[in-house]
Amino acid sequence: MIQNVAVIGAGSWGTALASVLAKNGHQVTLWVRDAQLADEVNQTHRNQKYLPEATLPVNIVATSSLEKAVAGKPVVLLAVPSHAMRQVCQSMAAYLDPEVLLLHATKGFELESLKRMSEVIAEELSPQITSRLAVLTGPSHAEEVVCEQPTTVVVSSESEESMLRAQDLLMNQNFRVYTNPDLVGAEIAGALKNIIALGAGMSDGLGYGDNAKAALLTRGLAEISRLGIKLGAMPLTFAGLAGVGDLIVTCTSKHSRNWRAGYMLGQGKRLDEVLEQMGMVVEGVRTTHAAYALARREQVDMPITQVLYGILFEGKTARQGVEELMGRGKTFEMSYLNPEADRS
Ligand SMILES: NC(=O)C1=CN([C@@H]2O[C@H](COP(=O)(O)OP(=O)(O)OC[C@H]3O[C@@H](n4cnc5c(N)ncnc54)[C@H](OP(=O)(O)O)[C@@H]3O)[C@@H](O)[C@H]2O)C=CC1
Ligand SMILES: O=C(CO)COP(=O)(O)O
Repeated sequence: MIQNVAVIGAGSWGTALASVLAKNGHQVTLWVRDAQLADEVNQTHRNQKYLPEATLPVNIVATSSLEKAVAGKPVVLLAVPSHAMRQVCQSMAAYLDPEVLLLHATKGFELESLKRMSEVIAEELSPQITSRLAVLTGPSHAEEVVCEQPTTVVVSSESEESMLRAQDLLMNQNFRVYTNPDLVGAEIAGALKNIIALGAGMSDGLGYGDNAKAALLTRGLAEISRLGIKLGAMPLTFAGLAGVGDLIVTCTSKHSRNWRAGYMLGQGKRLDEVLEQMGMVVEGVRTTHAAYALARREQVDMPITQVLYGILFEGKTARQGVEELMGRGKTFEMSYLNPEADRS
């Protein structure tokens, strides 16, 4: 069924998802924070700032008014950075349709509270929203999605009906949408893989090879699964698109901002310089901070995350980080077979 959909956030991901929805025939209102960029999108059907290569469908109409974007819309898709989620939900709460289907596509935690995005959304809107809330995640760089390259993603929700509605809205010949009822796992896997992508970029920036990258992906997956499971995720979610799928794409793609930021750090640039040069969200930096705090709170061993925290926030060099990881004591690979030996 054709729907009126509001997409909140016109960065690269919101713009690409607006394009998928519009190509599926839906009438899309795109909320663009900057009024000048909203005018530009309406006049040129391009988003020069975030996806300069793409021509956008004409059934995307941009507005800088959050009220105009969401009022009366049966479906709202949030694609803002994690640090903006609470504020954006507060600002749009008064205008939302009481029966709205809410999707979010954000990969991160709220740093201050260490909460997942769906928890932040429910706190700001209403606890009942969880029956009409779904997360979209999986291996999907905006630059490829917007030019209709084959892509697979996953939607998760506590409500089967919401999950199936989200799948119907988004799925097409080039954008294959799976469902997975493990909302907690889908959100956590999507957020935590960005930490490992920073590490993979650093490894490449230091000039290390494929062995090092494979080690980071594999041991990274082990530690992010360990934290996710402790926080209530289903283990198998980490073997799926939200887990290993997204880990592969973010650790290996030239499009990944997390990989690129890591690469520059590996080459010796300072974090503030790197973030300034990126000019786009690098969720892995805040997520490293959040995961470091969560790992301490939950007493989960996350050696790669701990080392990355040291590099990002405590002045450790990337090379010192590698030495630290490689110099750790002897341990057992399959810690789930012997939790007592769990030192990763
Ligand atoms: N890009 C991708 O391929 C994918 C991204 N994601 C996730 O989607 C989320 C959004 O990322 P993405 O679109 O890539 O980010 P971008 O860096 O491309 O764009 C960021 C967007 O967020 C807006 N923004 C920044 N700060 C605020 C704020 N305080 N309040 C409201 N809006 C704000 C920016 O507006 P302005 O220009 O006015 O600053 C801009 O529209 C992230 O969690 C990311 O991990 C998930 C899958 C794929
Ligand atoms: O999540 C993503 C791809 O699935 C986007 O990753 P980056 O934010 O690193 O570009």
